[in-house]
Amino acid sequence: MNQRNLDGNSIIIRLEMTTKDIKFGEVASAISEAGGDIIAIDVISTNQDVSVRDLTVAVTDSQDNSKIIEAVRQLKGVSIVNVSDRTFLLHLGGKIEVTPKTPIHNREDLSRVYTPDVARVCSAISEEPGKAFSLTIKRNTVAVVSDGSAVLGLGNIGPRAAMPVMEGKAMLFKQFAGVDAFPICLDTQDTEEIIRTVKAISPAFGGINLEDISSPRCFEIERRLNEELDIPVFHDDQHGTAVVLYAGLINALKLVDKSIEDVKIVVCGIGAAGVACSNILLSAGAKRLIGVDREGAIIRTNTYENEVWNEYAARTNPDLETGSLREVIRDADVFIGLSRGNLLTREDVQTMADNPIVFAMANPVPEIMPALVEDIVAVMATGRSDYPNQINNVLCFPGMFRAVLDCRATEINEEMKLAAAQAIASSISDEERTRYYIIPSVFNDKVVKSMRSRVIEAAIKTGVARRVPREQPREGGES
Ligand SMILES: NC(=O)C1=CN([C@@H]2O[C@H](COP(=O)(O)OP(=O)(O)OC[C@H]3O[C@@H](n4cnc5c(N)ncnc54)[C@H](O)[C@@H]3O)[C@@H](O)[C@H]2O)C=CC1
Ligand SMILES: CC(=O)C(=O)O
Ligand SMILES: [Mg+2]
Repeated sequence: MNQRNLDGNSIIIRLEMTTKDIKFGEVASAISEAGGDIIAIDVISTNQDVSVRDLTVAVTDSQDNSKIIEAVRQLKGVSIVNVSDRTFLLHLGGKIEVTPKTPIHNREDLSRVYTPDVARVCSAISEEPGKAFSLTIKRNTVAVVSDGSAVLGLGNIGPRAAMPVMEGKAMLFKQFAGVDAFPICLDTQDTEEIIRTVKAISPAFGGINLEDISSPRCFEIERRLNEELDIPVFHDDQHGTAVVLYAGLINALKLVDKSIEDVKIVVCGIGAAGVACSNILLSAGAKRLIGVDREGAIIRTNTYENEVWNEYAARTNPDLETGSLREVIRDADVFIGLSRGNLLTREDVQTMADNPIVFAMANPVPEIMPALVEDIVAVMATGRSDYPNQINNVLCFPGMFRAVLDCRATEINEEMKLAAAQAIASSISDEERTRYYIIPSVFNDKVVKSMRSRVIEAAIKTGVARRVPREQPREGGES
């Protein structure tokens, strides 16, 4: 793996060189010695005396940016005009926008889309509220709601800082499944206030994707909203992650020829994602599953303040193992990390059973970097886009919401999640499956299609679909 891509970070330095004082080779060496790697050079202008160039420089981590800039600044005959970070440039002004579906050219158009004619449409919905699905954006629109309390693995960074992630999710919804999604970051972390607010905004939406809300509040928020709303409410960090994890594990276990009933599974980080991933594995037949959090293994002989952990303990850790991650990982066949970066060591992995499977899914930094253990594990997966086997909920939420919007499901139940996992897993054939290919790429457009039809089938079978849609999705949702 190319080290310079670990943080996926690159900067563009615009510099002005006085040709009599410095040669470009000297600039290149200074950048390289400071840890940078020049990946593109654009000459902006040049004359006998001065040359202005844009250098795109890949850096190992963001701390190297200042080292590189300082090294260039020290050179005689060079002045830095500007430094821009390509990721920040991409975020200028946000990543999404609202675009009208029909142009407004004249007064007639105006009176149709707005007053007075719009009033007839409003009255029709008032008489029959179900018409909101066919006459408004509701049929194809999802709210991506966060309170910024557990953003990726960055922790409680608040609603403003959470926006770039939620905007990113909205882009993915549209790109992969044609779903219009809107980011809504709430300036409250109070459970009741979040529930009240989401209920109050729900008329505009056909589904609610809760995102990056910390545990245990996320469980109560999701449960109550599901009870009190007639559209699906899906906490993606729980169920989206669980669906994709189970899909990946189905294929990884086939590779090592082990069965879910027999393997010892250690789940590290019993928060939103950890609880849901454990639940889906238990429903799929896992018997020897142990959860570990900061205090060590979760065990039913202890009583926890977190009521979710008491219930969790009752269903897991049958052999009552105690101790830290380092102790319980011994002899485990599968490690699933949903906690934070860099807490697993090569030595820990060496104590696992033969052919260990390591899914280090914390973002943005996994529990262990693949390069540290690739030679001693049978299968390695992370949540990141820059390594093989990306186990990330992005493989689930677009297809899942495409399905539930199209069949107007009232909820997303266990059968629908298992159907989604099977759709993802089976998109890789026996011939295609390798240790580097247990999960399809998010760019594999067969995944959303197959998930849509399997999830709709499960929704109809379990009686939560309000309509039977056509085979192929219509652009802009079903009317
Ligand atoms: N790959 C993927 O698709 C997804 C990855 N994640 C990642 O999983 C992690 C957890 O996310 P959430 O469950 O939403 O957060 P959360 O805040 O609900 O749960 C995190 C849990 O990890 C525990 N933890 C923290 N440090 C620990 C340590 N040193 N040892 C053991 N446990 C520790 C916390 O006590 C907490 O219970 C994050 O890094 C997130 O980015 C989450 C959802 C999807
Ligand atoms: C992928 C995701 O949802 C997370 O890391 O929180
Ligand atoms: Mg998340």
